Amino acid sequence: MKFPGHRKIKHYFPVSAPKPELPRFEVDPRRDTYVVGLDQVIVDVVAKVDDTFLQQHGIGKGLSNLVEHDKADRIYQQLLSLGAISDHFAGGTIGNTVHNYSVLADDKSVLLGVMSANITLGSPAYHYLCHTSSKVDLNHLQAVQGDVGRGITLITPDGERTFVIDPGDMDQLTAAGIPAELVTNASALVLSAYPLRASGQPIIAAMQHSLQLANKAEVPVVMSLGTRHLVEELRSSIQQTASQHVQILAMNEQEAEALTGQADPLLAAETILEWVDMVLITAGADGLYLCGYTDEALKRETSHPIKSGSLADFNRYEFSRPMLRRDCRQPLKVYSHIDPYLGGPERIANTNGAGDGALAALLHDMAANHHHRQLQPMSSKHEQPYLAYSSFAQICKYANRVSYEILVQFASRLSKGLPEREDSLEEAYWER
Ligand SMILES: Nc1ncnc2c1ncn2[C@@H]1O[C@H](COP(=O)(O)OP(=O)(O)OP(=O)(O)O)[C@@H](O)[C@H]1O
Ligand SMILES: Nc1nc2c(ncn2[C@@H]2O[C@H](CO)[C@@H](O)[C@H]2O)c(=O)[nH]1
Repeated sequence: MKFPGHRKIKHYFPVSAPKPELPRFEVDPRRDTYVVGLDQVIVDVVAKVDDTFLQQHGIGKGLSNLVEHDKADRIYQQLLSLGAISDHFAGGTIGNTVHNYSVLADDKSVLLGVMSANITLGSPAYHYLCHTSSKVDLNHLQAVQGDVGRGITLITPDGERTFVIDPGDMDQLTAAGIPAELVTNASALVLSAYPLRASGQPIIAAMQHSLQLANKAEVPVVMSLGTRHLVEELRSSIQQTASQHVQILAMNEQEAEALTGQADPLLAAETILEWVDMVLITAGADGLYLCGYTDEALKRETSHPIKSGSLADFNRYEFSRPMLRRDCRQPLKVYSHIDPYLGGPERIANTNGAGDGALAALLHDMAANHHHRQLQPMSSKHEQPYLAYSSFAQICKYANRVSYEILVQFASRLSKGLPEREDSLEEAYWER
């Protein structure tokens, strides 16, 4: 487990203790620190098109359009004949997140989903496996006869991305195949709201089952919302799932507005904190917000400039560490915001997956906390049952930094971790 922050100071985080045995790729739930992701396994097929292509096929721009296999195949064949397909990447919003987590933490994660039983060269399943970190344990994927999902990613000249999702067998994940011990010993269970639109498909029950397992074992559940129209479509079901089963929600500002009716991320966060314990809201060129709870007696005042928006002095206690609301004697809502790292890249290669990257950073910090608590239970860091190792403010910095890394590369998944020590002029970024 790599340490998630404070890169320039010596710390007592036991990261370099020699491993007594040969490393194993398969997660051992009694010994390893890992997060579990449950997702629709999807390969992103990237193609450049113009707007008329979208109109011709009746595809909603900027959305994730779930279509019938025959229609998706017609689109795919047309793109092939036009020579418009540039790449195949492993995708799926949670697949991306656990892959990024494993790259950042240099440690294991588990992906629960489906995989084709018979894989041929060049098939969607083949591309998926080629582009997934070897630290993501794929031993618990369930075999299906058909293909994994295909996410045709249509890029229009304005840089906007539109998905055409051919589900294949991606929704055939069954509850019976969910390995209970893996879920109940995880640092976190992470899933998205996307499977909620697969009504009548086995993945809904698989999702419910894993949520119940995690809730019973008090494993933090993290849910990312996917995309705005999904939230508009499934608002009440998402709200209900969140307040019953989820501790941490992640979304962008449009999804936050669709969920709460509040266009202002701070006001949206204030509402969302009535349902869950922590919320990450990414806001594109406006950076990101991390909001949650701490105990009144444990609050820590920021040394950063105080900010006001729709809430006055909202970041005053952003140096506090996040807690579950129920663990606070006197819960205090804490809000933190950060502008994009270095003001954002000079040239953005791709914004797809920037939010998934930010969430991976938050998961890394949470898993590091879990890991440290196992190794140093008497440490003062664990006098209270904190949700994460770092403060709200520090996690914001880390999440923002990771998003930047995605923005400057073409793919939506990280291909390498962050530098151990930042060499840039902004080296001071990591110092307090
Ligand atoms: N135009 C931009 N300029 C500077 N930084 C940006 C820009 N767009 C995104 N970012 C950075 O990336 C982070 C995440 O971006 P965004 O809010 O677009 O995520 P998202 O819509 O959830 O992405 P996805 O769903 O594709 O993963 C932001 O919090 C910010 O740090
Ligand atoms: N799980 C899931 N991921 C999706 C869906 N639509 C788009 N994505 C993924 O979202 C990612 C970008 O955040 C891409 O890599 C897409 O594969 C969907 O319906 N389900």
